[in-house]
Amino acid sequence: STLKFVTVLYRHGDRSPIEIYPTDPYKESDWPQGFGQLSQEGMKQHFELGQFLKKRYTGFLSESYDRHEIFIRSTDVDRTLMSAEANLAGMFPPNGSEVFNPDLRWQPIPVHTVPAEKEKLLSFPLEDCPRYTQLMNETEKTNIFLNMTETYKGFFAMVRNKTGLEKLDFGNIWSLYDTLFCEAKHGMRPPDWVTPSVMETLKVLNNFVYQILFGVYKRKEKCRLQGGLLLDQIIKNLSNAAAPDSKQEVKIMVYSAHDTTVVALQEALNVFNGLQPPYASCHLIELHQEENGMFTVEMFYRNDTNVSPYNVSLPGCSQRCSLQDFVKLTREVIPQDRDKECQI
Ligand SMILES: CCCNC(=O)[C@H](O)[C@@H](O)C(=O)O
Repeated sequence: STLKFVTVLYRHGDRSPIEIYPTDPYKESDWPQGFGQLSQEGMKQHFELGQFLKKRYTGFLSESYDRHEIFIRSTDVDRTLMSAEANLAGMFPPNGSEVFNPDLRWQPIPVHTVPAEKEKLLSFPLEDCPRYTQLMNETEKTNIFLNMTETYKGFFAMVRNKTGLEKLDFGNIWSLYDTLFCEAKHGMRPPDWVTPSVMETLKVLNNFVYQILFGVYKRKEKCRLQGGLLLDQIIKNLSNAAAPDSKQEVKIMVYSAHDTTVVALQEALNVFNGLQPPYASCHLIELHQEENGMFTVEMFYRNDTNVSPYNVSLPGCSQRCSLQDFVKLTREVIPQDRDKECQI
């Protein structure tokens, strides 16, 4: 078979926390670039991912950077823009004739974006959809959600007391976990109340938040209003690449985004593993043409740099899924008229 087109979606690299909690011993000034910024660890993670992609697609992409072959789009957020730049530094170090400064093994490559308030492809959950808000309110009335709230009632009370967070619920527990995770990752000793077991419980609650965003209750409808928008665009690109007189020159489309973007897409594909995607984790969608001329879609998820990317197959389809079946099996999460579906 021949590889014809690749879509890459990745989460940005390691960053500083987005915010702190009232009793946090660490402040924004403890972070070299302040809150929400890509760290040097994050830059390295994406440089490595870029090198991985270069190797994986040797023979598919030209040896040197060719602007007709690749298109990169990022959300308009420093950490994703910078992740894409670090990624490209790993993917396309200039060879001979491309070197413009002998002391610099780097060449500029465009990273496209749209203003945050206009971003509808790579930022999820989109907050412009009253029906989605209603679905999230309904989710909070499901037994699963009520059981989680009841089970962890005491834990939430303890954490509220220790953090000084008046309001602490599934709406913001993910942020507390994130802050503690970032601080621990960067060698900042946590307060004594943050024991390994407390961290483990926070991790479970954090993952539950990612699970309910686009799943657990009315997954298909939530996905039609959210990740289905991205999947729709990806399928359009696949179909264009597979068209007989295809005018599509781009061979690889790269999206630089967030953990929630990866989850939104994977829930739409019904392949989400229920865990917050790690830094620089990467979902790959490859379009192949078989000897018999048929087009097939193959997917992989790289969430651990120590092992090869995992095969990911659409439920109801094989690892090499015909494009026809891929389109048919995902149709129910592609919005037909999202504006109408969002109205309540
Ligand atoms: C309000 C902050 C939301 N969080 C983000 O934007 C982060 O980039 C998050 O999506 C991530 O992938 O770390």
